[in-house]
Amino acid sequence: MTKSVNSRELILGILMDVTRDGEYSHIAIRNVLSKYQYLDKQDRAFITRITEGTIEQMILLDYIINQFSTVKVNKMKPVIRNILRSAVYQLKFMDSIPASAICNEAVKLATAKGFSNLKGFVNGVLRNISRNLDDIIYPGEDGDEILYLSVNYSMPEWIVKKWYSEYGFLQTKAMLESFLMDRNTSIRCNLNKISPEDLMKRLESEHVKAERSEYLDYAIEISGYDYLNAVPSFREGLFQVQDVSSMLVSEIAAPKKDDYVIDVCAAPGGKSLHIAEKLAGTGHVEARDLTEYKAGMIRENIERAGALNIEAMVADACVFDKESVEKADILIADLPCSGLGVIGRKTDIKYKMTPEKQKELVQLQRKILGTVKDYVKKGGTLIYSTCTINPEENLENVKWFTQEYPFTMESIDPYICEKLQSVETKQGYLQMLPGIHHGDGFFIARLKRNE
Ligand SMILES: C[S@@+](CC[C@H](N)C(=O)[O-])C[C@H]1O[C@@H](n2cnc3c(N)ncnc32)[C@H](O)[C@@H]1O
Repeated sequence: MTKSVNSRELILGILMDVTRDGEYSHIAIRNVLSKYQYLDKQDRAFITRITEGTIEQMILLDYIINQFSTVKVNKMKPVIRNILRSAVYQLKFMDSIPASAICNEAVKLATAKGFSNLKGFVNGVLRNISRNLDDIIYPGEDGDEILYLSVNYSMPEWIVKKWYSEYGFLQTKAMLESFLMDRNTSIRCNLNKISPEDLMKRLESEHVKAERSEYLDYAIEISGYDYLNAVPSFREGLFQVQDVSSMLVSEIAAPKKDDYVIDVCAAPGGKSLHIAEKLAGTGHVEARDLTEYKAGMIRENIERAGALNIEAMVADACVFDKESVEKADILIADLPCSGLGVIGRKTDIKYKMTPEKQKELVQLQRKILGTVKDYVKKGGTLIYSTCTINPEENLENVKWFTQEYPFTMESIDPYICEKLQSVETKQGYLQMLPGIHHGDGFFIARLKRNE
């Protein structure tokens, strides 16, 4: 078996794990790469690029295949469907591989997987696509706008429809475009160990490209490195990987010296650790999550950061804890959500989320908020955040919460840069939108418990 056939089999295996078995793509890819550690850097990059790309562009790829196949994609054998998808991805997006090689490898793979009876079919569809790739007519902007956005940006129609009605055509298009763009890694400078200026110099000396964020002076975007673990300043704990939108949560929480903070859904600990850093050794952060496994993740990160004013613990945020009543100066409710703001980094979310799941999440968010609200001291602060751009999970939840309970939204303008300030931030919330703002789609509201 040649090396390339091997890689293509591995790619098919990952696509089957993701599309048939519901595995997350980053986990399926990580499992394969760690199982086959002997693969060289080039093969690893090849496998990652094709699997990630095929999953990201799946709706567009299915549209193309359906133009040329009498059997529609959803009626095909799952193995054949995935062989075709990854081959069409290469034909459309990877000029460096000759079309004939892509077709031949796909036919060989179908045979190796026991479908030699479908060799002719795979070959016929792919050669036809390869010959006519430049003449395919895609849904246009001047026709059905939902179909145009769904196919051209590979986003399920129900999500496009939702955003279209909430944000309009242009903003939806900008968000969809931004999800497909290559993104740099956002990092938070560990201010206890180094200044942002010195970290920039260190990164430069390590040949990592680094750029300061326009929103926060300690947020930096990096690129041009192979593995983070190979970057000495990362190994030394001089920075953490964290999106700038997520950093804004702790910035808006604005902890003061000696504050007691409870983070009810804290794993893996990004925001809790950031707050602990801001407390500069004073106060205390209780970083809670549902399971021992999740608490373990937080503990690992606490150890890496070397923070002392923070502890990880297991607690179900849906179960009332009377010991916590009026204990927190600040309560962080960064709750489980549909995650539609981070599709650019976690592409499978768009296929896994459903309208029904989203409704269930709203109920869970309300249940958690209703349970943990009493942990906030009178006059204390509750920060509600999600990494989604779905109004039901965001502003509508906040409106419901302030109607039900004695909390009031407070302006967040004192805590954010001028660029982010708006009528909404003055009212007490910030909705970060991909393609409009720089960073993940994120929602943050600051609420004060009435005296
Ligand atoms: C959005 S993530 C939190 C991210 C985290 N705040 C950070 O910045 O790293 C939501 C977390 O809520 C946790 N979770 C879900 N249901 C929970 C519950 N009933 N009680 C506590 N934690 C829960 C999940 O395990 C998950 O780690």
